[in-house]
Amino acid sequence: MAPTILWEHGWTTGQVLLLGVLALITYGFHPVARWQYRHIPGPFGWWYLGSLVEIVKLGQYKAVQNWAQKYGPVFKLIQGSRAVVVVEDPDLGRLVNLRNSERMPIPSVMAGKEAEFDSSSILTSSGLYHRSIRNAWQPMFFTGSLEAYVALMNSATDVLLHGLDAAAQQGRVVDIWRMFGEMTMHVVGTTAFGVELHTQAGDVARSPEEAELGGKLIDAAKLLFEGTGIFGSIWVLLTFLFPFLRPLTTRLAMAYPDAKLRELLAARHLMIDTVAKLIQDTRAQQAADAARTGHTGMDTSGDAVAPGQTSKAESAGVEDSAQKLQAPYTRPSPKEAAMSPGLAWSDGGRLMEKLAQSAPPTPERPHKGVAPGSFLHLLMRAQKKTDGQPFSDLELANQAFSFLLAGYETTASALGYTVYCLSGNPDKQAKLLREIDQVVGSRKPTFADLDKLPYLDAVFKESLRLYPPAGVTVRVAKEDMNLGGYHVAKGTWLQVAIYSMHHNPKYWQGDPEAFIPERFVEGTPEASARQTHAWQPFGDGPRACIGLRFATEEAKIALIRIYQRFVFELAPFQQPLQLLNRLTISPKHGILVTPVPRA
Ligand code: HEM
Repeated sequence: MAPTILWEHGWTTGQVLLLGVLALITYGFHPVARWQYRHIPGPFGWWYLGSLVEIVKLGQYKAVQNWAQKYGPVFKLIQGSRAVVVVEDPDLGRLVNLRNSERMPIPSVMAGKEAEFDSSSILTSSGLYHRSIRNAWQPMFFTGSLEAYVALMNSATDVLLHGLDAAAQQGRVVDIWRMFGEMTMHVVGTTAFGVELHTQAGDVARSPEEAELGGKLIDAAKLLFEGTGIFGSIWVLLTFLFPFLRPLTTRLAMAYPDAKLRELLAARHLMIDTVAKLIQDTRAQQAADAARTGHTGMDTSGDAVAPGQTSKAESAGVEDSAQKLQAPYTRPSPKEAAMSPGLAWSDGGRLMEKLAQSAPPTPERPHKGVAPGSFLHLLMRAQKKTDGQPFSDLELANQAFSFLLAGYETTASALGYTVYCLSGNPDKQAKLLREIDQVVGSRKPTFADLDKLPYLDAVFKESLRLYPPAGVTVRVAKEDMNLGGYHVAKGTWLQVAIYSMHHNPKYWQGDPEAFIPERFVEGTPEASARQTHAWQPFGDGPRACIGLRFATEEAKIALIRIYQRFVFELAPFQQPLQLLNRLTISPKHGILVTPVPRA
């Protein structure tokens, strides 16, 4: 339109083209973002790339720490075409996290069904819809539920110990981070699906089907962590740097996905298909029960049905509904199916089916589908606040997917970092061993034990301080705010610099790089010097980590059990630990240790 007007006013094609090129060059300097936030200091940012160069070179956690040292507790970055205001101050961080309940979006090129799937995630949704999801999740983290997970967490640790035993006997070096990853996947997978998922390599109880599914789920989760956002597909990077091209790049991305995007989609679909299969089995089972008995304990939406009543399932005539309900996600087009040769997207459903066939019924899980008490079972019975309706299958699939993603790598990394810190600090390790020996001895820990180990609590917190798996929390300003004297407009993208705050000598007495669990032991001088709110590994406010207690319980049980039996020698050349900052901060080359049996 605009160029036509120019032509009408006598401009030549050459002049219009020159104007276009000049506009593109100017746009690359982010004039709007710079002008709007000119009062806030921060790195100038490269042409088009903004602050990305430093983030890619150093990792976001380190780049943000460097900038905080240079510009102070409030500064701005240029990310994509937008400015992001970063705070590195405990009180301002709290203000940002408490006041704002919407997260900054993760760069993505997903469209259509894929975008619809993403929009139902607890991690990325907002407003009332997010609150209804969070409410539905909440009972999984009530004290009674947490107490019930102790048995599973102990049995998952049994398998880990088995693997460590074998390595100790052979004097073998193991990547304990990877082993923790398999263990946490075992725990979150089993909790989410209500099907015991034997994802750990050394598990003698696992069948070939479980080995295959477990291995693929872990590979898929790893790919999702490493490939989501700008570090994944080139299409995502292009959309991020040139947001005005978004309608074009998203379409091209879906039509011509590059290898990274294909991997990412395959990983997503593997997980989605696994969940879809479970839901499908559950619905089919419920429909079969309904046909046999005249009524069920639950209708197809998962609602309880009183004896003698007709369930919604029956009245809707949904006996054959399972196939139809799942069709959008279990039937890839031939093109889609061909996109992912490594991780075929129907593998999840296929492997789940094989698993169901190979596993005999048990009292806890008398037939195929979602087991009572599992996360999926809970959600199938929940209603959304937005419309009072049950969650759709797509929404349910996303919840299980998000549960796996949020709960798998974070906890594995936290555990790995704790072993790393203790191995490098034998005096602190000795103190922990004494506490474990005195309070728990050689038996399996109970839920009640977990509150009686203050030094273990401190060790875990201090490891999370030095190595927080999430380097920043992100928000969108709900209204105009004053941050440390700087005016920030509604809609501004905000970040709280957790890693940097955790390492700032202003907030931590003595050397902030030193591992000193006493900072978290009440009554010690180190603890009294601690700045409240400077420790934020689980975020804060309405979007704080919902799995905090679950993760802490799981980690403490695993730590008690492994330190009852072993100490660990760090393989050489790992200090300082190299980190990789993608979606989370993880150890770049794993954590390599030799387990040494305790005397
Ligand atoms: C040590 C392990 C973990 C760490 C360090 C961690 C850290 C975090 C952080 C920093 C956030 C963002 C908070 C914010 O924006 O204020 C978060 C959100 C979340 N975490 Fe965790 N997490 C861990 C384990 C878990 C586990 C085990 C689960 C589930 C089983 C889980 C589920 C979630 C969910 C669902 C959210 C999004 C909450 C929302 O947006 O309402 N996390 N986590």
